[in-house]
Amino acid sequence: MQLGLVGLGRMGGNMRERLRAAGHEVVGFDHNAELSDVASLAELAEKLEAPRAVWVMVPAGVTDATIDELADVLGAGDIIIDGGNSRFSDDAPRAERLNDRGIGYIDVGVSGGVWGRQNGYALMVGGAQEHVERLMPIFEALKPAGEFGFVHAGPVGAGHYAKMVHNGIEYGLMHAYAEGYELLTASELVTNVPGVFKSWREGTVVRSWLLDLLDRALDEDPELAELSGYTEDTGEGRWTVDEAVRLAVPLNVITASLFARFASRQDDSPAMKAVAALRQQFGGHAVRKR
Ligand SMILES: O=C(CO)[C@H](O)[C@H](O)COP(=O)(O)O
Repeated sequence: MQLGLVGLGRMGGNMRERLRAAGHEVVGFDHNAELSDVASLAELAEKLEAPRAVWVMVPAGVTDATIDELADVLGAGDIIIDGGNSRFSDDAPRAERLNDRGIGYIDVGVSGGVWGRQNGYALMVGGAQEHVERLMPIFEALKPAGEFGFVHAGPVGAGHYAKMVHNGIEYGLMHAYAEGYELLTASELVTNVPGVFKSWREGTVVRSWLLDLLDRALDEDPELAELSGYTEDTGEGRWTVDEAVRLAVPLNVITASLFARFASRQDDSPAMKAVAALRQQFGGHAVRKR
């Protein structure tokens, strides 16, 4: 099957390779001319036979602009697929805008990171059944080889919603391993912390791919000495917590792991300074001066 692919960075570039290896014809566009197969979106559209399918894999901030630009060179009967980490609430308005021009829209949450080319990408899909069916050969090629790793989660928006919750869970899981790491490191008894994590990779209740990756990181740098704890986020955790507030769902772990990232960016905590100041005020307790 033919597919247009817009955005050939870490994710899109590897997806192009996986699709080509499965026999699909991929025409890729990227603003970086060294990565791109064509010079423009117009040329990409020309190279594809109608009805076309074009997968957009760009950073969340530029998705709407990219889709609008793309819609100008596509036509009725074509389908646009957004596989980036878009906020689910952007999907319905996007689908409506495209629907006015007869263009279909599918949202796909994609998980697999830089390992997806080799292991496959788990796909969480939102959209109309007829659109999803048309893209099935592409989904089959991208998904992992086994029984799982693909879901048509519901109508437009459901794919990104499922990916948002996946990422919220990811925040919580990572933070639980991280807290275990810190406690083991603080302990007077355990002398081989990387060894403990490695041993957990088989047979334990807590084995997982994230654990495997932590073991890999500890192989490279056993005390994580090369790293600062400063941790960014790109929105998925915040959207998950926003949804939890809207629906009054108690997301204790995920919310705490999001807030831990915010705390990681502070040199000192204004809140804890206030706590120290108050203890000094009411109890005359000692404080540390800067
Ligand atoms: O979707 C992903 C993994 O599943 C991306 O790596 C995403 O960037 C992770 O979210 P954050 O940057 O907020 O940690």
